[in-house]
Amino acid sequence: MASLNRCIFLNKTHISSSCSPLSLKRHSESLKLSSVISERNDRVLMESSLKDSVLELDPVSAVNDGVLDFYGEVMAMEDQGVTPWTVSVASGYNLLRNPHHNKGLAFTDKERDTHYLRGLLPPTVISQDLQVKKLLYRIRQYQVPLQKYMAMMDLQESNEKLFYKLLIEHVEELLPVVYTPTVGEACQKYGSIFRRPQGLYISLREKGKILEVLRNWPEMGIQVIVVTDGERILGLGDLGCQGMGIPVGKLSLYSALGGVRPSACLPVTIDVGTNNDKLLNDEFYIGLRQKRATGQEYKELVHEFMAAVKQNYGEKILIQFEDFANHNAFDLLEKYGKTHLVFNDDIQGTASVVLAGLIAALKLVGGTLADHKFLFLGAGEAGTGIAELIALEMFKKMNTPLEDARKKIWLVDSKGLIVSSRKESLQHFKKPWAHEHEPIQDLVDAVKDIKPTVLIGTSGVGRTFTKDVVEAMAAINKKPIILALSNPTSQSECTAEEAYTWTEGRAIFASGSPFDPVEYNGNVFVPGQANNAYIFPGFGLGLIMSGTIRVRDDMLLAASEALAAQVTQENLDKGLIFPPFTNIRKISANIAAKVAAKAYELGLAGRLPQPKDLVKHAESCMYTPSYPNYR
Ligand SMILES: NC(=O)C1=CN([C@@H]2O[C@H](COP(=O)(O)OP(=O)(O)OC[C@H]3O[C@@H](n4cnc5c(N)ncnc54)[C@H](OP(=O)(O)O)[C@@H]3O)[C@@H](O)[C@H]2O)C=CC1
Ligand SMILES: CC(=O)C(=O)O
Ligand SMILES: [Mg+2]
Repeated sequence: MASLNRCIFLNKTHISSSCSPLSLKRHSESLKLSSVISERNDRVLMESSLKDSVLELDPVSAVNDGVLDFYGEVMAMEDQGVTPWTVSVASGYNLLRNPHHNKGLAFTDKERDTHYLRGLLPPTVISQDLQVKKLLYRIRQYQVPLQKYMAMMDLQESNEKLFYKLLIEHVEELLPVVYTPTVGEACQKYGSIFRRPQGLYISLREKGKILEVLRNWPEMGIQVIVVTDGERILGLGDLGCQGMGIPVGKLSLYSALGGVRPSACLPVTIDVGTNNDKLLNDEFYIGLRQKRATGQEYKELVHEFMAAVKQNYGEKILIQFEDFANHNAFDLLEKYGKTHLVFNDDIQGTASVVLAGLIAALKLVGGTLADHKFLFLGAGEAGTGIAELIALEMFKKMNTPLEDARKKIWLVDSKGLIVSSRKESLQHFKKPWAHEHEPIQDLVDAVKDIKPTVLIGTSGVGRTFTKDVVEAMAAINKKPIILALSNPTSQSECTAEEAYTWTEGRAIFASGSPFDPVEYNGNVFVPGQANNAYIFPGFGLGLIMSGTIRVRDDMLLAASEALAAQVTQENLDKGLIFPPFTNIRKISANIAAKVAAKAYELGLAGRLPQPKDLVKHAESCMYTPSYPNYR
């Protein structure tokens, strides 16, 4: 009976266990009883439960011809309460199912002996490199992008280190799988492909208890939260609670591209309902079935969340707002920028990446930023965010007065060119761009009239850079810069092929979602990807490693310059204004270093003293997904 005391059991009222000698041996060393499987609670239990852990065992209950109902599988009914007691021991079967520690077939013979894995794995032992090769082979077998996405998510949930090694080593191939465009389709179908929660869901039902909800998350050392309310998911509109795919995807890039530890990342979706009737009528929809809460109700929930985050994780927690609709995004950034370390990826990250591309492009087209004229289709978060940062760069670097700098930038929204006669009715973030001009309805007329050197699509509407528009750009410019930033691919303002063909191969083109190289007139054109994924991982790393408590525009400018500096002559010769993603960890380290340096310069960094070599320091902070050896 003494040894039986160390055996597992589920519910004293109901289930008991018998223990094999093997399980007795295994569990006798480190068994703890726990009501949850989380590591945090493991730690809490380590401290508190030893004294409680030896609970009295019920007599072994034999049901149905002597079959032992160990997990309540036979006897538990829907109307019977069963406490989900579980054992959390990172060995044996549990070790194989723990994504943070699992190594699959890479467990060595010694590890298999020490950690009770004998027989749980087939005899072969393979390297992590071979596992990567095998996984890549398997993923390539899938023809449907969503299947690839699901295979990657399964891997992330079964073997985290292998997931990251695969993603890092094959980033160009797998970024479109875990990120745009496939993540867009995943969000649209999130309800039907949902298997396990990958982040925290904070809905109106959690009002008043958000702090408790945060404490349900198994990790304590959170450093970055990416949060969405699902209202503007890429260019796909309101996907409600199913927007969760976006924070999950963005945070996997934080780890893969920026080296922030996965356990320090927390994806959050705030669910205040959705105005998407298709989802509300979808039986597989996973969110609240109600129209979106707005006004005070919305604000209060978000405010409770922001306060709880700071209370739980402290002043240095980075909160990245992602894919909020613009009627909330600007206000949230303005409000919480004063009290929290917040960053809006769509407004600020996008601005920083596009500015970097433009700085690099100047080497191809000549002149300074102030010598160019910019026209945007789309005057929301991305459009006005980019516009503002371009103007700021002109002001800071060329001493162009901000008002004059803004006059070089024109925006078109769904009602046409933004001009002063519309000023009264414009949303506040559009007002600085309401210049004196006759109203113009169509983009093509705006191109012909304004004569921009740079055309930027941030409308969220696909195929809006028509042949006429692109040809008009080509008629005005020797090398027209055309950036079709809207995601996913279906919403891109034009395709790479269209951009190159309609400009007779003269366009400098980049898009938000990737396009394959294009052959035109015997030449191969490699389109670049203008996506905030170049910026936010390194930007976030820079904030974290310097212990910064507020984001400043100067940090965004520093990130742009760091990214632009990574564009080589070889890249430019191919018409690329962004470096390839293959070097992204090096790029992120450089961005992080420049952002951190700016934070130190501005006196906003909390980690003192400042490291001498910030690039090396950034690299040394970065998560690497190699397997450790288990003693
Ligand atoms: N590549 C990247 O890194 C990023 C890409 N994006 C993409 O940019 C797109 C827009 O995002 P965001 O700025 O946040 O969205 P917003 O909703 O804030 O802005 C969209 C803007 O486009 C305008 N618009 C909509 N339809 C048309 C149309 N038919 N003609 C002209 N203008 C139109 C809207 O006009 P109105 O104001 O009149 O409604 C609005 O000004 C999305 O597809 C998103 O995926 C966003 C962030 C980063
Ligand atoms: C890339 C991104 O953040 C977006 O499309 O919203
Ligand atoms: Mg976004």
